[in-house]
Amino acid sequence: MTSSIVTMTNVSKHFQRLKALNNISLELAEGEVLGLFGHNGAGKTTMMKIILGIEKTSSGDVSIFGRDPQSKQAWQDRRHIGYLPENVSFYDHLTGVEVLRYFAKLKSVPRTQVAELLELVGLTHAMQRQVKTYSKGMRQRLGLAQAFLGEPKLLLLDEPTVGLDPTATQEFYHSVDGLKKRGASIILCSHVLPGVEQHIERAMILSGGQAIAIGSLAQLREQANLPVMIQTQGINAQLSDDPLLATFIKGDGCLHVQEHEKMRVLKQVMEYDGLTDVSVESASLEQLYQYYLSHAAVIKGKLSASCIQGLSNDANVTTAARTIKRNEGVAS
Ligand SMILES: Nc1ncnc2c1ncn2[C@@H]1O[C@H](COP(=O)(O)OP(=O)(O)OP(=O)(O)O)[C@@H](O)[C@H]1O
Repeated sequence: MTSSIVTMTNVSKHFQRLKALNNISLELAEGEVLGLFGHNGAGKTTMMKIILGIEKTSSGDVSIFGRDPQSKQAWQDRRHIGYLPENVSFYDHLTGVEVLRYFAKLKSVPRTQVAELLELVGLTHAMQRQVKTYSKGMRQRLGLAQAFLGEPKLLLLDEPTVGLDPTATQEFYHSVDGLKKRGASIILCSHVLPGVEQHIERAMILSGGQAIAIGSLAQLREQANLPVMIQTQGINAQLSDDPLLATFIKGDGCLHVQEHEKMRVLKQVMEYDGLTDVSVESASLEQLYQYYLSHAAVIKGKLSASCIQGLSNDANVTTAARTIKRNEGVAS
């Protein structure tokens, strides 16, 4: 059985009258990567700070490695935690290698790791240069090296790919996969959704401090009931004459099919000799994110009734509405 590295139970955080987090519950298992998504001000950084013990909860319980992160004993656990803050800043007059040595000392990590990590993030060539001469991407890479120090068991990464070029982004995810394989638990918070989904086990979507969705992408897809898109090549002219397939054609020329009808439709498509290619695409993380956010807004009455009528599938709206209402019921 996998043990929980992070446990949050009905956690709320208020800043005066502002509810930054409202009844958040989470169990993060060993070796699990959670994607934490949400609009600006949704509460993502606050949640990370609570896990780190930087912020106190207003109510609810938090336990990291089985301990309250605010407790005196929690300092011992901090060397097992890596944190990349959203806005990474360093002592600018120090060189890259000096910065990492400094953090290595703070974390009681052997100095030998410093060179390895600088190599990993592609900064070996610039390690003797003062950080004030670094580009934004180089600072971000140094921030990642700092977060990876000491082979952390828990990594909290706030917007880790901001400022990274495509190659560095790919290398970053490669490192994340490597740490995960070695058992690290990771919370990865990002506004850049494309490319994230194959690296996370579960996603939590925050809106206005509430968790409006949590689950694996398969679970979120099932719950949202968004259509699968089937695109065919070579038989497009025949699709509209087919009594079954014609009912699924939408304006983009693709077949929009609910998951449970996918196989029936695919079998029918395969009957055509002229078929030269077929692609099947499930809802992306970005589409799921948009779906849950817009439905949360519907429930909160931020969208007009006419907007609700304009949504393609009333059954979906109802399902999501029930789900979100249920979540809010737990939260209230
Ligand atoms: N120390 C603080 N004092 C007062 N309000 C705060 C404080 N920290 C955060 N907040 C408020 O709490 C809410 C959540 O902020 P948080 O930084 O957690 O959002 P976020 O999801 O990380 O946003 P972003 O994507 O913009 O970084 C915001 O309304 C923010 O203004």
